Amino acid sequence: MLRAHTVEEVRAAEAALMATVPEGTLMQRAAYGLANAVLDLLGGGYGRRVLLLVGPGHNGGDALYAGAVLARRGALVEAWLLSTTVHEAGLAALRTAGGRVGTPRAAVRFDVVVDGIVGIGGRPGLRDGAVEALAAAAGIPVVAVDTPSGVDVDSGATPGEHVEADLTVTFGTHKACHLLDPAALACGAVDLVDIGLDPFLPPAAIEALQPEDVAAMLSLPDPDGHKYTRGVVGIRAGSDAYPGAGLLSVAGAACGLAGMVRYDGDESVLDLVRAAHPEVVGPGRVQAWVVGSGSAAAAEPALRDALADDVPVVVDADALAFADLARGRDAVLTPHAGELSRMLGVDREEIEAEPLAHARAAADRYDAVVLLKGRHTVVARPGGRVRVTTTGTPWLATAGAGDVLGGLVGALLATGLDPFDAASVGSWLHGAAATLASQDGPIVAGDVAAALPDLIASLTAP
Ligand SMILES: NC(=O)C1=CN([C@@H]2O[C@H](COP(=O)(O)OP(=O)(O)OC[C@H]3O[C@@H](n4cnc5c(N)ncnc54)[C@H](OP(=O)(O)O)[C@@H]3O)[C@@H](O)[C@H]2O)[C@@H](O)CC1
Ligand SMILES: [K+]
Repeated sequence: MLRAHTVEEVRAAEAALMATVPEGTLMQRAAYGLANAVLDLLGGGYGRRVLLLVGPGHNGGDALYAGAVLARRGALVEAWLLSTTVHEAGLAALRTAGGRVGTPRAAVRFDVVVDGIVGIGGRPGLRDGAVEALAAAAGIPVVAVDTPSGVDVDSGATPGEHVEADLTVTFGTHKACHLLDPAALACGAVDLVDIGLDPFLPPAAIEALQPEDVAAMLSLPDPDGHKYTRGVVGIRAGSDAYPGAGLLSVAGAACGLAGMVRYDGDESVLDLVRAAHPEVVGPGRVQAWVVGSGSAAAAEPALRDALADDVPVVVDADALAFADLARGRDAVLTPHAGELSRMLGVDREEIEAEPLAHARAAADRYDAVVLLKGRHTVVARPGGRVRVTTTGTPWLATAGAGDVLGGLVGALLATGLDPFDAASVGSWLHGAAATLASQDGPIVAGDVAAALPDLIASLTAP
């Protein structure tokens, strides 16, 4: 499991660890990890030209010590000091190693820029000197130290100017800004350097599932099981006007994880569903319902009926307008930013600017699990625990992909996963299946569903 901690938690853990090691140890560990990442990026040190942007705190200190390591490896290292005070010992180390201090100037030629302006001690936004220095170094690959300077570390928001990194090298644990958009977009690739913080960190409120976590949560068929013990998922989606929504929800549900899929909707849609998925049966008892996509006016009665069965429910698309009915129930609400905007009465732009805060607010408001769709989907449960999905591909922004996701989450609920696990595992699988399906080019939603069995096989292979 990948975990993200708050600045406060990192500081407390750092203090506890520092009490057990000689002074300066952590900064040296961070600096060596950072220098190695830069060497990997540049394919070596000798003759490479490295620019350090150095702010007033320890983040700048990391950059200076890493610059010293790089200078000893033959790199030509220049530091631009963006504050009247900088980490003096780090600066002395850089000078001793042969690095120099320069001044911001246009048309500079460097192979990489190391952003040591601010890290976890920074406030959002950039100050004048930093903006000018970044403009002078525009077009050069950027490695951010710990966090891209200017982002809001704990919320993942980017309310002001900030660095756009190609690689972010962070220390000890991830922070929210590494996982949550829009800040995660500014991180580029993220490398975690182990500095020994783990034993001192508390459980994290924010997680990102990894393949082994997902594999451990998938329930494989018991040798003596039958289709009913494996779970039955029911689909109440699609209509005469929107049959595709029903078909694609069924396609997601029919990934093979549940023992049976039922379709409960318009006869005309059922005929299409049966033609595409002959194994699907009509209405009856289920262990989980998926309600709402393409249902139009039928969404409200469909949701009431589903809730009356007292089984977990995926509340999707048209049914989200009636999400109050699902308050406090075993439910997964699956809005995109536009739908959540209507549910919370908040502008869509505000939701996109802070998906973490709004997914959490919605989970508390509806007392249910909320899956807020996006490039990095956020799954929040009441009380603040969150899982962020980092699988996926831009190709996944395609019509009907949400229907497949709803069906898939329903199937996982039917196998007995709780709503938080079903939503986060479903979202992870959905993104990974899209990546698998898009290896040869563009995809449509049905391709994502079709890739699920191969993906599940690769995850669960002994
Ligand atoms: N924790 C760990 O485990 C380890 C941490 N390590 C490293 O330490 C880093 C944290 O260092 P830190 O605490 O010195 O804070 P840091 O981010 O350098 O900046 C704070 C200073 O910046 C200023 N400032 C604020 N906002 C600003 C802005 N927008 N633009 C410009 N300036 C701004 C503010 O001053 P003021 O606002 O008063 O002017 C303040 O003085 C961490 O990210 C990691 O790299 C590793 O070495 C080892 C393990
Ligand atoms: K930084």
